[in-house]
Amino acid sequence: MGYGKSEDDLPARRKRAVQGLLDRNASIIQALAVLGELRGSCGPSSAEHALFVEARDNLPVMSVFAGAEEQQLEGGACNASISSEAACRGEAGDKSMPESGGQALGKPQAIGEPDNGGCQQGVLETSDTFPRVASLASWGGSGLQRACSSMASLHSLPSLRSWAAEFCKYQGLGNDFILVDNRHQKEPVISPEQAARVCDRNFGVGGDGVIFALPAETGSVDYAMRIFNSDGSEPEMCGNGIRCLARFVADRDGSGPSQHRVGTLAGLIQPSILEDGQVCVDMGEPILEGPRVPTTLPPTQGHAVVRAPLEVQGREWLMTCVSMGNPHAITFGTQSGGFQVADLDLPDIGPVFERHQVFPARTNTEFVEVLDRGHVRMAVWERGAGQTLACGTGACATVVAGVLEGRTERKCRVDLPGGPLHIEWRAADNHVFMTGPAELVFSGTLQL
Ligand SMILES: N[C@@H](CCC[C@H](N)C(=O)O)C(=O)O
Repeated sequence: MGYGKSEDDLPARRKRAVQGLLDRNASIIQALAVLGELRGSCGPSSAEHALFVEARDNLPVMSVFAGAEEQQLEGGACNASISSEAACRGEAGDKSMPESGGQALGKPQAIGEPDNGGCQQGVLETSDTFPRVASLASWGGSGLQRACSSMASLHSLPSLRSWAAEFCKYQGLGNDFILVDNRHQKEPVISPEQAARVCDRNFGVGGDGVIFALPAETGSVDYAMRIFNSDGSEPEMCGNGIRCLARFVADRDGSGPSQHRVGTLAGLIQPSILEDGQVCVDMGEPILEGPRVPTTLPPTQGHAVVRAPLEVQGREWLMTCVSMGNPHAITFGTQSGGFQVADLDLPDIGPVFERHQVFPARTNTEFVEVLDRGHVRMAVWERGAGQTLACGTGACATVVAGVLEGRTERKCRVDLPGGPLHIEWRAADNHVFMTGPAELVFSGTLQL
């Protein structure tokens, strides 16, 4: 688009572009093509811009608002007497043609207001430097078409950031996530508070967390991952989530079976998409030292906390504590014996473990029934997400705990409420491998 072109032919090109836009009954993409032209000529890339296109006496009239200031870009009257907020919302008073010489426009953050009334909205696939969010409103009767858009990248625009974002929903054994391709910028386009709202199963999309593909910060990874739990807290890692993320990135990039190096708060994690669509993840090494899990329960086996007694609701549970980057407390039963997973009331007991004082960073808790040495059944209460259908890091931590307690082999199938995961804690290099599914559920646009 307009970069690198000489200044002198801009008005003509602009006029042609705008006329074409109006002739073709403006689409968002066309509006943005015009914006691209303008951007090369009239504004700093980090500023916020709003573009208004009107047909007046068969002449295209454009107004661009950079910050709180308006710049006239086309001949003729180009002031709008309405606020940009009203324009985007399509409010009643907004439906008349703007008067020339009107009042100053409202603050630009109004562009991003979520309640846009009659506007059509779209979120665009664009490069870093081009407009990301556009809103287009049409007034057939008056012949006015108005486009407003941001010309800045979203991270410099918190207000627009809070407006809309493309997402795909994936699930791994029913552990479901809202995935956002955030590789164009370092900061997630959705805040922890917004993540909590969109994860709500009644008032939002519904999910156990929001996961972002972020740009690689070093050459040793392909991209990075961050995740917000459904309560808005940020864990270090997510096993089912990273399988979903690898599938999401591969689906977007059209890469099929592939190996990924992902930077996480728990270090390098390496998922591979297999020929059959399953995802096998090298989850790295488990952390067993109590303070690093973290737990204040005393070590019982070298530095590790294995079968340490913990009183919860009047019973003494035996806990083994393992970090897979994020903290897990695993129990196979109490001093008086095991349990059947189906008999547990997780919403009652889970939060007590999660917030027990011996877990300073809170904890995920796994309740495990051994079926045989290569096969266990597990239910989970997740930190920050509650009862979920599956937990990948939890399944890995469970097998590590099973080996430490002498209950399972290093290679073990873990049955979760959402289905099975295959786990191997390799003796050769101390790495844990997890294999399981990740499926696209649907995609959409979040209005935040
Ligand atoms: N479901 C995840 C774990 C997500 C993070 C967890 N809730 C935490 O706070 O540590 C998984 O599959 O591992």
